Amino acid sequence: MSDLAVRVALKRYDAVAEAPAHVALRDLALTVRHGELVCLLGPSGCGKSTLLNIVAGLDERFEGSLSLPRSADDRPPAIGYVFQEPRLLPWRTVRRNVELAMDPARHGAGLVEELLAAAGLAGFAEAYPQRLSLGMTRRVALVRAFAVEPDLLLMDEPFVSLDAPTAQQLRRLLLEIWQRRPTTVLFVTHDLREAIQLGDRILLFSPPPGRVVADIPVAIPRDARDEAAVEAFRRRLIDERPGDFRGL
Ligand SMILES: Nc1ncnc2c1ncn2[C@@H]1O[C@H](COP(=O)(O)OP(=O)(O)OP(=O)(O)O)[C@@H](O)[C@H]1O
Repeated sequence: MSDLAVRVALKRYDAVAEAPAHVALRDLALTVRHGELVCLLGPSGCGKSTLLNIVAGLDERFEGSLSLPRSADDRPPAIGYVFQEPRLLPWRTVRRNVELAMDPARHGAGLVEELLAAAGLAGFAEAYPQRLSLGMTRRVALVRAFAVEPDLLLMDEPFVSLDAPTAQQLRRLLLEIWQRRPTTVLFVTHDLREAIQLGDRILLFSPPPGRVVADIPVAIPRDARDEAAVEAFRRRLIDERPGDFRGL
């Protein structure tokens, strides 16, 4: 398996009608090693979603290069993408939402059952999204992303606007599934505590135009990342880099 490597010399949105042209990313470079969970942390508008769209192949209009993680059997890499909104199709059941991007030739029938059970959704496979709570719809979105057995998982603030306990449950669920089914993850957030709790490393974005200005290993063993340890690490980072984490 290979690493993810992205270099964006320039990503510019053209002027449209009254809106002027805008440089979203400039001189950005990052690498994520196979199996790493890396958090992209930065203020609103610094280009994090723009970068994820480039990595996902949804936006090819940039100057630079992109090298995606390759699978062992050299098929095109499978990418999972979890958006801020769960984006479930209301006319499909939970199971059929999860199966949406799966390849029947590659994915065994047991995978959906295994993932739904891990997410505490075993009894809801035949339910429609309108019956689910907001937290449950986010769990389905997480299951759907892992169901494609992604070589790369992109997550764009997937737990934003949830109450704190639900967001915390979802972070634990993400880590549980990721540890069971390891893959390379790029996780966007503007919450420093969340980045410390989840990341192997934190890549700090500059204000716009976005680029990576710091690469911070989270030097706390995963099984020791309780609230106190996360808070102590957060304080240390803020003390060491006053200014860099303002508003995060
Ligand atoms: N399609 C577009 N056309 C023009 N400008 C855009 C487009 N998409 C994003 N932008 C602009 O590019 C900049 C970066 O946007 P982006 O959504 O990537 O930032 P972000 O860091 O993900 O922000 P947030 O945390 O608020 O989601 C913003 O100023 C935004 O207005």
